[in-house]
Amino acid sequence: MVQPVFDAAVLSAQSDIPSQFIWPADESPTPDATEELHVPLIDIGGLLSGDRAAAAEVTRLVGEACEQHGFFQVVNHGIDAELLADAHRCVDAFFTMPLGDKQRALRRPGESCGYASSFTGRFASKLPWKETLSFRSCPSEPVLVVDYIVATLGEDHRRLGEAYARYCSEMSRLSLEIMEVLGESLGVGRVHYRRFFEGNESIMRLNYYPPCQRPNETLGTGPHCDPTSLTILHQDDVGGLQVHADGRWRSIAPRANAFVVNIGDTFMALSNGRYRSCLHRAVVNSRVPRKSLAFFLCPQMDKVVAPPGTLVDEANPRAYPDFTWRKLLDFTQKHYRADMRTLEVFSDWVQQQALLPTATTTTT
Ligand SMILES: C=C1C[C@]23C[C@H]1CC[C@H]2[C@]1(C)CCC[C@@](C)(C(=O)O)[C@H]1[C@@H]3C(=O)O
Ligand SMILES: O=C(O)CCC(=O)C(=O)O
Ligand SMILES: [Fe+2]
Repeated sequence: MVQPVFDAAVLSAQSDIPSQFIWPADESPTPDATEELHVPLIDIGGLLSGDRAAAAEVTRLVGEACEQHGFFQVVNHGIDAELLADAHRCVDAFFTMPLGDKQRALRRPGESCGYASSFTGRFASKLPWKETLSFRSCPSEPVLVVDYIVATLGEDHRRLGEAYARYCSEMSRLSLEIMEVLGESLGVGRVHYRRFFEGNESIMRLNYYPPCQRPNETLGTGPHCDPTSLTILHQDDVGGLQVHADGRWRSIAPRANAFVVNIGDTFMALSNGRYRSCLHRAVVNSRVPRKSLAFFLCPQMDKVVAPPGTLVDEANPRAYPDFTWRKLLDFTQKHYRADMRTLEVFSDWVQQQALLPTATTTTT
């Protein structure tokens, strides 16, 4: 069956919403009824300036948050305010283009990059009320972002490409600083995870949530844990990010000068389950569009994901099998819609694959 193509500009003008966007009652949001989750605010600049007392306190706070819900916020991050403002302006400029122009970058089936409008053709139900533009970013390939944006959207979008090339480079720098803090808090030292992610092959995702006339019947992004390693997210001032903690949905209030950081499934495996990749979602509203910029730190595709030996012992046996990020990414793009059980289902899948007889070629 050919999936309908949804145009947010058309959808928002109707009184009802298509049934494919309506989520079951037990998952549908009550966006106004959630209390705030107070997560630690980490002064990352102060931390790395060498103040040992402050460093010990921050390391403790980050460790506590990551053992509970995996979310914290960073301030004094050194990201230029004008670059951040430009990144948000570019999101508005892209997503307010006509659908046909956006579809020049249409995500191809099985790929993680490109433009997706409510995942037409990808999922048949529980469609998220959002549009996204995702692209890869690698510190070792400084022209990757610009080349991709110009090749898919055209020369007149070079400025967007250049703005996001700078943004992703800054995100990669901040990610490695955060990896130092995580390594310290896990007792494996500041360089262990920093070195693991130095050659990262990360994903930048722009989320655009148009206003919805039935905000309590749909979701902007469904309940999930990020399959990636670390997410550095900047939400605009509208609000809508919710984390499932202490058995209920709690909102994380927007802070213009802060980035929301959360552990993903891959880092949960790298910490042998010590740090939690947590369930979260995004709700929409009936009044204004909402935007969020999500930088997903990912290892090189074929690096083996395994925890350091110091985190594995008799009391803490291996929680997950060895795997590569390429295999987990493929799993989420071709076989399984990432949700709150992705790593568990993926681990079983990997172990079953290992039991399959290897394909034997017979020569006749
Ligand atoms: C590796 C990824 C897959 C998704 C984008 C990144 C990290 C988060 C994942 C996602 C947002 C989790 C919820 C479901 C999903 C399909 C979505 O709503 O976009 C996921 C992304 C994806 O598979 O495109
Ligand atoms: O938009 C948000 O606040 C959250 C989006 C998210 O969780 C994601 O893209 O993985
Ligand atoms: Fe997420």
